[in-house]
Amino acid sequence: MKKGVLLVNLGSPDSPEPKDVKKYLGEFLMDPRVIDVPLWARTLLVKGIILNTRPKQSAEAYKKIWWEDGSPLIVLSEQLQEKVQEKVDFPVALAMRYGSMTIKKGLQELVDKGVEQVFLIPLYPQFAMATTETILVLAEEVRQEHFPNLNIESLPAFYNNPEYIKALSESIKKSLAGKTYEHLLFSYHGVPERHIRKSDITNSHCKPSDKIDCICCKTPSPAHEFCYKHQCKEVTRLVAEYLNLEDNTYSTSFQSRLGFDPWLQPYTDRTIERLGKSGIKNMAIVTPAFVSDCLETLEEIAMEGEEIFHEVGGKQFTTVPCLNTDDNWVAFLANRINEWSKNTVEV
Ligand SMILES: C=CC1=C(C)c2cc3[nH]c(cc4nc(cc5[nH]c(cc1n2)c(C)c5CCC(=O)O)C(CCC(=O)O)=C4C)c(C)c3C=C
Ligand SMILES: [Fe+2]
Ligand SMILES: [Fe+2]
Repeated sequence: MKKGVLLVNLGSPDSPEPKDVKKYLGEFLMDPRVIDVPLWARTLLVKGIILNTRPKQSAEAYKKIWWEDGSPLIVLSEQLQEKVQEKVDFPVALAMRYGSMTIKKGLQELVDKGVEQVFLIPLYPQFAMATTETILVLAEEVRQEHFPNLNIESLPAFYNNPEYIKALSESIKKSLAGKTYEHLLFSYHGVPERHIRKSDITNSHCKPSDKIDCICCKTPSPAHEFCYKHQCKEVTRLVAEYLNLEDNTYSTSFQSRLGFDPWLQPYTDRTIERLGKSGIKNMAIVTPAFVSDCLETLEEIAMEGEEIFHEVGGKQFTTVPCLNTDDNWVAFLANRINEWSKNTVEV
């Protein structure tokens, strides 16, 4: 049976114009795994409130980071696809969860090449309901409706895979070589705390009181397979171990919160402010929830984050690029694909 690979990332608007940003945000935020409230409440919130103001504001932000070839997230994902394709013998397609490069088009491209067995790779190191889960659910719906004979398997979250940790750590080491920094902040995309509880397969894992130094995330539990918070903290711990970082010279925070519900804490913007106010003059920041640079890293961190740091007296603010098309990262993906191919039983 012919095999193929589908890489799936989040997606971006078609252009940084408010009408395209509105269309994209409408699809994204109406996903019940992103804004997980009943349909009537989501419709009221998204269509009645958020889409009336946010698209204009987000379009301004997108304009600051947009490249000649398009959205950085899309351009970098396409470059990644090309590099992975050079390393494996099967067709590699690329799709996005939201926007024009749909999962249906990605699967169709593979089917048109005769593919019958697909290895789907959500481009997220950590599992979250709003990322990995929504991709897998939609891919299965599309399969059932349009490609019932297709067999799809997927790569689980790879946050603690030693090869991934090595790729991430080496990329941090390379980009910070020769730079002075007193603190390295690991900033992950946030999610509402409620999402963590919903993904808890044991129903008793995350304690709401464990806001910052989370004991539950350090205690072995089957819940960790789906605990975004645990998986983020593990990435920080494993990278710190690999790079031999001294205690108190690094920490974890969560960015990009939206709305008024409590999200994972501590928040990145407040952490940057606190670090600057505490006398740290040089800091570096890495964003391991994103494998491709995007709005959230290029604008929210590299521009807004730096501004906050300077406002409170900070001097040097160094942003570590995402893995993007890093050779070790490409090799990691190619190795997972070849491993899958070797272990896949022909159906
Ligand atoms: C309730 C809202 C959101 C949740 C939950 C959420 C989770 C989540 N998102 C990413 C990765 C990305 N998000 C990006 C942009 C973005 N995210 C939200 C909202 C939620 N994300 C919004 C409204 C936006 C759009 C921009 C804005 O208006 O601020 C992006 C960048 C996309 C790009 O085009 O560059 C990424 C990537 C993760 C990993 C995650 C949960 C773990
Ligand atoms: Fe997001
Ligand atoms: Fe936890």
